[in-house]
Amino acid sequence: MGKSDDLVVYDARLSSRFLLGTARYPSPAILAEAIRTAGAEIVTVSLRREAGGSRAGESFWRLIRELGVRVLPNTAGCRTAKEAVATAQMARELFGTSWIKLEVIGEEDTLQPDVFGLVEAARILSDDGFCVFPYTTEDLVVAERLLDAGCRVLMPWAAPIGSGRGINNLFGLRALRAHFPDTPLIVDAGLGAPSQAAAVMELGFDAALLNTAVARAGDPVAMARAFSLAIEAGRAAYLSGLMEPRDMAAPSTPVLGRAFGDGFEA
Ligand SMILES: CC(=O)[C@@H](O)[C@H](O)COP(=O)(O)O
Repeated sequence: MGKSDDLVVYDARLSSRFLLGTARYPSPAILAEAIRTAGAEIVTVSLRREAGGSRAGESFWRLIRELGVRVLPNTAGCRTAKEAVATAQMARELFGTSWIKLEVIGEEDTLQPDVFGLVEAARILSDDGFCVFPYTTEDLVVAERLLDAGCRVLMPWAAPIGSGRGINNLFGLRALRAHFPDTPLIVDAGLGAPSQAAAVMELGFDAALLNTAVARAGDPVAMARAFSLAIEAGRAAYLSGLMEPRDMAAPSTPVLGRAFGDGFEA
C-alpha cells in the first residue's frame, strides 16, 4: 500500500486495526506477549476487573504502561444506563482517559446490548465530554440515534460475546457499512476464527475488537498473530477491490488472441 492507511478515531490515528481485550488470559506474561504479537495499539479493560487499588490491578497497570498501548476502559457488566454512566465516570478518574467502550447489557443469554439504555448513556456521556465507543447491534436506526447522541464511532457485534460464531447477520452488517460509509465501524464481539475477522474486514469494516478467541486459544500468542495476519489480509483485500461473486462460470483461461483480457489484446 503506497499511502498511509491509518484509521482515525476521535483524537487517535491508528496504524493497527486490531483491538484486543485483556480478560481471561492464562497469565499476565501471555497477555503481554499476545498484545505485542497482535501489534494492537488499543486494549480494552474492564474497570470492574482491574480496580487500580489491588495488587493485581497495580501489576496490570505496570504491564500496560510498559507496552505503551492506549487503554479503552469498558463498562462490561453494566445493566442500566445509570450504572454505565457511573462506571464510565469512575473509569475516567482511574484511567485518566475520556475514552469509554460503552456496554449496557440487556439480555443474559446473548449479552445483547440494551439499545435504549445504550443511547441514553451515550448521550449523557458525550455531553459530559466522553469519547464514546458504543457496543451495539447492527440496527440502522439505533446507529443513527447513537451518532445523534454524539458518538463518532460504532462498534457493532458480529455475534454474542464469547460465542465465536462469526458473522450472525451478514445482511445487517453489510447494510450498516453501506449506510454509514464515513463512520468508523469496529466489529466487536463474537469473532471466533481468523477467517471470520478477515471476512468482516473484507466487508469494509474499519477494525476488529476481540478477546475470547485469543485469550482462550490453546496458544494465545500464536492466535494473536493469526488474527493479526487475517485482519491485515482482509483489509488489503477490501482495498484491492474484491471481485463480485457470480452464479455462472466465466472462463479464466485465456483464449487465442486475448491473452490479457479485455482491453489488452496482443
Ligand atoms: C473484550 C470486550 O471488550 C468485549 O467487547 C468482548 O469481550 C469481545 O468479544 P469476544 O470475547 O467475543 O471477542
